[in-house]
Amino acid sequence: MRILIDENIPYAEAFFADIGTVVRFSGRSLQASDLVDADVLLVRSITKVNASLLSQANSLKFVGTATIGEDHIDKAELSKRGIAFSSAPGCNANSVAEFVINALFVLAEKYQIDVSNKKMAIIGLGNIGQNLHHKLTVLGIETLLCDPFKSSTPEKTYVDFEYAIANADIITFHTPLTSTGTHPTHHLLNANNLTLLKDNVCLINASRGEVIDNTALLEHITQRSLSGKPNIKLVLDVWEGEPNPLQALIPHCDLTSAHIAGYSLEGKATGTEMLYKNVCQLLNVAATAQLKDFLPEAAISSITLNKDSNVNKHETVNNEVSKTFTIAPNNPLKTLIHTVYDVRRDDSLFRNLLNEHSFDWLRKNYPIRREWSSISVNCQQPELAEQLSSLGFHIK
Ligand SMILES: NC(=O)C1=CN([C@@H]2O[C@H](COP(=O)(O)OP(=O)(O)OC[C@H]3O[C@@H](n4cnc5c(N)ncnc54)[C@H](O)[C@@H]3O)[C@@H](O)[C@H]2O)C=CC1
Ligand SMILES: O=C(O)C(=O)[C@H](O)COP(=O)(O)O
Repeated sequence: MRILIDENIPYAEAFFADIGTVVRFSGRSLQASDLVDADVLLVRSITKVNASLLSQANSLKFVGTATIGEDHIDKAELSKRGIAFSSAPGCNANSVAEFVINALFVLAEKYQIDVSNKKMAIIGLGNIGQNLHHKLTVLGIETLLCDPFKSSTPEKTYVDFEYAIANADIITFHTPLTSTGTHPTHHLLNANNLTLLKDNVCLINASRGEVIDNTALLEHITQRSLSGKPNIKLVLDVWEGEPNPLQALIPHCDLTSAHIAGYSLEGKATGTEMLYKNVCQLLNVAATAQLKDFLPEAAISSITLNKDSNVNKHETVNNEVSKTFTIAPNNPLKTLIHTVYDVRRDDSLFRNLLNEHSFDWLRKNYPIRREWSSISVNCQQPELAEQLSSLGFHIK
């Protein structure tokens, strides 16, 4: 059994060595001829699996992508050739949701935004959007939910896209990239509707670059600046035309990164495990390997929050009670989250290394990043402990 696996899929040998011979490849240079005699092909988002790539596949039984997005896969072509397919739905949803909260805390601190009285629109309420919605609810942040494929219930109200972007203080995108159907997302945010955004809006894109028309966004930012309006607070993890982002847009961003929102070790490794289980099922072999046996302990695995740390503490400065920010610089939750991982690290790497190296290099050499669940927190305050537990931390 010949198993071709992208070089950036972690733990591939640990999972697949017992099933067959693992052959690694570089995602952008895979050729049709490499697929001769291959039985299984496991890719990431940079490999376009289409008729051309599959043209010499003579024994391929399964194609898997260790990602949530499937826009790089021609599923109709696979089905025509009788090749089974699966993605890894939800594998890195928690990673992306943690990334968004991380970025939000940076913006809140930088601009002293009291997020407790702001509305955050989530565009796309699938695995990521729902996970994020849960975390924001735990944090007490009001949300506007937009997903035309979901219907409102007494507990959950959905709003349309234009309402969401016109009324939200923070907007975050979590849709797939689609260009057909009733609600295509290609250039969902574009020159026609950018004008609806609030003056002080924060915009986050960790879905696909093409969901926002990047040229129109740049033009809009330039126009805003000319008319004396405040800048958009901008977080871009994904870019139109990757791996070649629109360079002129970078200086206008508060936080930049190279499509790594989903790159926690847990997120990537769960993708491998999901594909492993699917391959085992297809081949009718027992799936004996388990991720929990490989995942290392985090570099910092235990932390103590002292008794007097208080999320909503009022500080007295010069006999005046200072303004209370939910995400104040001394907020233990913010400190904790930025101890596990700080999105500003990836912003620095992106700005400093993009020209010297490349977008793909930054992704390939991504430093290990762990999720909140990798840390045990010793917390003496029951209310905060409960909040941390609901966010995914382990409480001692
Ligand atoms: N930056 C990164 O590292 C990562 C990016 N992604 C991207 O995030 C996307 C979302 O991931 P999941 O939540 O797991 O996918 P999902 O398939 O679970 O959810 C997507 C949701 O978007 C909704 N949707 C579709 N068209 C829409 C529209 N026009 N307006 C509003 N909502 C719409 C769908 O109904 C669905 O509920 C992926 O397709 C992928 O492109 C995913 C993982 C990592
Ligand atoms: O899961 C997805 O969808 C993503 O966007 C992945 O996190 C992207 O990772 P790569 O496959 O591009 O390495």
